[in-house]
Amino acid sequence: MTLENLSCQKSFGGWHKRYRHRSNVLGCDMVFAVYLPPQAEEGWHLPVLYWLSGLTCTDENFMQKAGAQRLAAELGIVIVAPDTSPRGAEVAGDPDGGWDFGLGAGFYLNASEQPWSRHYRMHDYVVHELPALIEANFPVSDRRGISGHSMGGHGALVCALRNPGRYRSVSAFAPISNPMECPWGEKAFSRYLGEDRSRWREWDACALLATASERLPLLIDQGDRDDFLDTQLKPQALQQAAQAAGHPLRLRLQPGYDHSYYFIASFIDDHLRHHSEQLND
Ligand SMILES: N[C@@H](CCC(=O)N[C@@H](CSC=O)C(=O)NCC(=O)O)C(=O)O
Repeated sequence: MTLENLSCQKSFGGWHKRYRHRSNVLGCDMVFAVYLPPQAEEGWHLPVLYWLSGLTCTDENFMQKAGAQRLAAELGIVIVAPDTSPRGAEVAGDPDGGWDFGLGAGFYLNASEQPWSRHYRMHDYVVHELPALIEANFPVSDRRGISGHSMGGHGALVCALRNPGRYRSVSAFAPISNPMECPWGEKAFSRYLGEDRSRWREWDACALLATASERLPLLIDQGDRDDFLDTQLKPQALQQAAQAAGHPLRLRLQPGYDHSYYFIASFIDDHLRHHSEQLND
């Protein structure tokens, strides 16, 4: 598969690069960003952290705002940031014009309903197709971690919970904890997956925790001044599900922080260290 390099900037001794490629899974061209720390030029096979962004984002938000490159360079972690949905002229968006469904809002699931099922298969893209591409073209190992924010925080939890053995580490910032029970999730799931709510359980982190066969420790940070906390995010649902399942969860409520990348930048180092410990274990 051909990778077209779109840009390249030196950062903390390593390189931030953006690429376009054809995705067979999504049936469209996709752009992703990769941060390659300095160790990538020394022939090492480095671990990779996949970052899943939230609603309205592209590959650019995290790389420009989170400030992850300094510590990733020190720890020798490659970071890959995909887009948040399929894109392009051939891909349908939200017919109602909303920002919380369709383009920029793929929810990291495989849609089963028409017309979404043709392109909206972000789970298979981020779990299988993109890592295969990364592992074939960059000096990386198969030691994978996954993290993300909001829609992407939930996506990271679901990708790890659905694919035991595929990731060594997982964390999330302000995840949509229980999408089956919040407006963002109900809107997306009813359209992507249909009205039968029993089928939504396969894509909901709280439901998946109950039956998980692997118990990767979860690190979650949540700001207590987040405008979406009580209506959309509901971390207590995740806490209850983890407790009921005996799943290790460290949920940190961070006083004064909101939903923005100012919050993510404040705690990204803790998450990178959490991933580094398990990726290098
Ligand atoms: N429509 C609003 C708010 C959109 C928003 O807050 N998006 C978050 C993720 S929300 C959950 O998935 C985000 O990460 N935004 C990008 C950023 O760089 O902050 C709007 O767009 O104004």
